[in-house]
Amino acid sequence: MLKYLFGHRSSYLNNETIDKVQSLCRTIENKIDQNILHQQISQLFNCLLNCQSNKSPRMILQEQMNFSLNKSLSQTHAQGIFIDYGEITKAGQLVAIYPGTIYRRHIDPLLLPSIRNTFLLSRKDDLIIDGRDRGISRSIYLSCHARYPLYDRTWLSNDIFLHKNPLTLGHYINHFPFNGLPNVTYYEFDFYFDDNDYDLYRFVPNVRYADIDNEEKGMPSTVLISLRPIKQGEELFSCYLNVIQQEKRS
Ligand SMILES: C[S@@+](CC[C@H](N)C(=O)[O-])C[C@H]1O[C@@H](n2cnc3c(N)ncnc32)[C@H](O)[C@@H]1O
Repeated sequence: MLKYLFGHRSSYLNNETIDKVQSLCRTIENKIDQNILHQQISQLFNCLLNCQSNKSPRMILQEQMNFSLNKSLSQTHAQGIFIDYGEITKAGQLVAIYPGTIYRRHIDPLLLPSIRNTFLLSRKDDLIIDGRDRGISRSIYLSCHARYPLYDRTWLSNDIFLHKNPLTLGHYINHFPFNGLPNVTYYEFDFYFDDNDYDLYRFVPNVRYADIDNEEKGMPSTVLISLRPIKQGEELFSCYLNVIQQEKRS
C-alpha cells in the first residue's frame, strides 16, 4: 500500500522502523486524557469566539498555546505544515485538526470524491474524513455545510489568514521522510459541546455527508497530537502507515 503511495521511497519502512513508530504512537495515545483535550479545545474555541479586539485567530492561538502553524513548501512533497511561531513544548499536546466531510464507509457514496484523492483519512469506527479542499470534495463539503452553516468552512481557503480556526491544517501534514521520524500522530476525537457552549461548533471544520438521527452525538473528527517537543521552523510529519494498519486490524 505504501509502495503504491510513495513508490521506491517506502523501502526505508522496514519492520524495525514500523514497530518503533507504532509503539511510540501507542504510548503517547494511551496517555491522552480525553477530558483535558476537550477542555483545551473548548478554551481555545471560547477565546476565538469571545475575542473583542482585532486580534487574528493565529494571534489568539499564539497567546493561548504558544505556537502557530503555516503551510509552505515541504521537504518531502508539495505543501507541508510547519510550526512558524513558538514551539510545542511536550509530547501529547494538541497540534492540529483534520478538517473535511465525514463519510460512513460502505454507506455514503464516496466513489466519485475518492478518485485521485490523497486526502482521505480512515477512523477505526468506519468513518472516513475527506479533507480535500478542491474539486468535487470541496463542492460536497460546501453543499453539506449549507445544511448546517454553523460549522466552519473557512479552512477551504488557500489563505490561512482567512481561517476562522487556526488549527485546521492537519490534512496537509506529510508522511515522515527516510531520514527522520514522525513528530505528530492522528488521534480520533469527537467534538461535543452542550447547549451552553453550542456556539463553539462554529470552529469545528467537519460536516457529515448524511444526516444522522441523533445530533446529540456531536461531530466525529481527528486531531493531531505531538509525539515529542517540536521547535519553531520544524515541519510536522505523521505516519500514514498507522492509519493503514488500523484499517487492517478493524
Ligand atoms: C494529504 S496529502 C499531503 C499534502 C500534500 N503534500 C499536498 O501538498 O497536497 C498526502 C499525499 O502527499 C504525498 N506525500 C505525503 N508524504 C510524502 C512523503 N514522505 N513522500 C512522498 N510523498 C508524500 C503523497 O502523494 C500522499 O498521498
